[in-house]
Amino acid sequence: MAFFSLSSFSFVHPQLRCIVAKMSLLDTLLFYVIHLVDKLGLWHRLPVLGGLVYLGIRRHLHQRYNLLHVGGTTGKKYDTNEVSYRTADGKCNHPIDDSVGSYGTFFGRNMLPATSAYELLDPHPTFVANKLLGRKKFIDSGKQFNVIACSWIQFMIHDWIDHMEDTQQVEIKAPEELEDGCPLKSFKFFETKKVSTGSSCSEIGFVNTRTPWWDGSVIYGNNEDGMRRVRTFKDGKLKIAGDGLLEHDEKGIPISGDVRNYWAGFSLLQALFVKEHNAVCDMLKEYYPDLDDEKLYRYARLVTSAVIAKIHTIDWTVELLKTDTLLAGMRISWYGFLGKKIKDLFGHFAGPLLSGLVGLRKPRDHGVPYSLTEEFVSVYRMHSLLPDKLVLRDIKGTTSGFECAPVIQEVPMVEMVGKEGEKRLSRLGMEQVLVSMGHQACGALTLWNYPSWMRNLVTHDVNGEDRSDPVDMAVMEIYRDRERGVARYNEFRRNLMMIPISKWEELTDDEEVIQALYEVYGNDVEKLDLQIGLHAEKKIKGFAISETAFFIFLLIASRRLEADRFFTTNFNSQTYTQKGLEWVNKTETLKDVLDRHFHGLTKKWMRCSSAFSVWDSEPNKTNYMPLYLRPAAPRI
Ligand code: HEM
Repeated sequence: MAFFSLSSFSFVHPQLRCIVAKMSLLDTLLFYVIHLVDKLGLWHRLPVLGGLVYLGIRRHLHQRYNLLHVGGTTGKKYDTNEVSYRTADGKCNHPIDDSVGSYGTFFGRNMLPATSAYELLDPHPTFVANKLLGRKKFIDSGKQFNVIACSWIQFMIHDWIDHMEDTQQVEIKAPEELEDGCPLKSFKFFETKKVSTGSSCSEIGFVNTRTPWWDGSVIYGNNEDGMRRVRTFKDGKLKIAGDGLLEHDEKGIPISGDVRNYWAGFSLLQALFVKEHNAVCDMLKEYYPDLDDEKLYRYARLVTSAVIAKIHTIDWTVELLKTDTLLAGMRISWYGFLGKKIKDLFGHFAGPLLSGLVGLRKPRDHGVPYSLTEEFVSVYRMHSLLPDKLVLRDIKGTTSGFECAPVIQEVPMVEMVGKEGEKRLSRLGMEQVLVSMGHQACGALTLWNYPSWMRNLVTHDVNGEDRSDPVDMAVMEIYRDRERGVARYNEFRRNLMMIPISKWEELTDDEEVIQALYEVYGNDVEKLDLQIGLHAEKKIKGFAISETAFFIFLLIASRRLEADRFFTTNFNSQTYTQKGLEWVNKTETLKDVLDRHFHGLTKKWMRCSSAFSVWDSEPNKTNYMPLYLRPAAPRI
């Protein structure tokens, strides 16, 4: 009764009252705090400390109300001391259930499946894609994010998530009146495989064919076969070609942990981290000459996966969400409020807030076994980051002092994909492609920016082989979210305790967008597809993604670290070796990894502070104001 009267306070948005009604008294009060701040549109305008408090409360509420487990936990207990390494299929990470987070387990959910009764083809996905997604003219993301940053997130996606497909095909046919504007009038693709779950929150579920842990499976594979394919079985090392790029099999397909929908930028990052792995092996062998191949491999995998996770957390993400509040927030996730110096000196001694998530005594899953979620997949549909062409630079010239290398050619992206892309990458070499991608801005996550070449795309199967039926990815992505029961935009926001929109003007102030939304959805804001809402939403200054996507991210980014035994209980010298742990602790950024493997490259070509910003842009200005005391400010 007490809860009811609290939740019915008239200032709570009517559509959120039923969510509040399920909350405990304390959580209700916490919800009031963030709801008030949301109503004022204030959190990102608060000084850094205020913003952090808001995000801390929000994350707590999402951990309580937005984690749903799908499927059972049928795993077994095992000896955690015996299995103190990352296994090939992601088993044996959760301390008391060996199956959690392993290959072939269910995607979880952050909210119940969509309750709206709209049909799968309402409105027709081709109509939505033609009217709202198709790229008219390439819109870039300014100096904030480059093509390495875009490849990086694909590199991460291929570490974490992919849906198992059914053998049944679906065909999407464009309605006759739309045929002219469609790259493909009809196309076929495989349905997502539906599996019954036995759980009440969702009777059917979908299976993840990549291990969702942050375990580097993008280079190590997702199971025993994948792992065997990439290893040399000598000194712990992985296979790499003489030119520093990936080796290829007799069909020309790269030999790596994941080869689906590969392109030059993606396979270049795989090769870079194979080099990193092999360099860790060399270092370990020097300090610990008695270690055999298996032990060297295991330690080097732990170290390399942690380096990847760290770069993502304190380098990539702070460029994606370029504000002081997020810079502080991401560093707190890794090092804690007391910061790197204190953690390096005294270790993890003071709990998650003060000493960070990494190194926690026990993993924390908030009572819900770890998995990545359907909603997480949806908010990471970011193909608009991809440009139309890769702008190649000449790095052989005599330019000096961070000058922008001259452009020599613009290669259509389709020619950088698959086997053809691999051949071109090998002709150009790693350094030229790296410098070129570093100098090129990636696409902005906004409407009318979906790459045209992806609307007639030859996709790959799990073995990296070309499929015979090209697809229109823009259309397919709208279909996929609906097929998997992901809530549409407004329901999605409500479930995330965000204020829903009641008219298009609350989503955007762009008149042209409002007109197009009206043409597709009429006045029915409930019908708005999630993808369209995420791309249309007014962005927070400094954020490359929408606020709605960010709140899923806020929950999941910390979960990937805190739920993982190898970032918590076992993030220690016993599990990683002393020298291995030092390697992780000394590596802060992608630039550090590039400097290790390409001597002088960033010194010559990179002017900016992060390897994920456009390389000829200004470095970050020194700010003498302590980070936690700063007012709200974007860092661009
Ligand atoms: C040349 C580069 C890329 C190609 C060719 C490519 C292609 C594809 C294809 C064919 C799918 C499967 C679609 C389906 O069956 O539903 C897919 C899924 C996906 N891609 Fe990409 N992609 C590329 C880059 C990226 C980038 C940069 C991102 C950024 C985050 C990204 C994120 C995703 C996500 C989240 C999915 C959904 C995975 C799932 O359903 O489990 N991709 N991509």
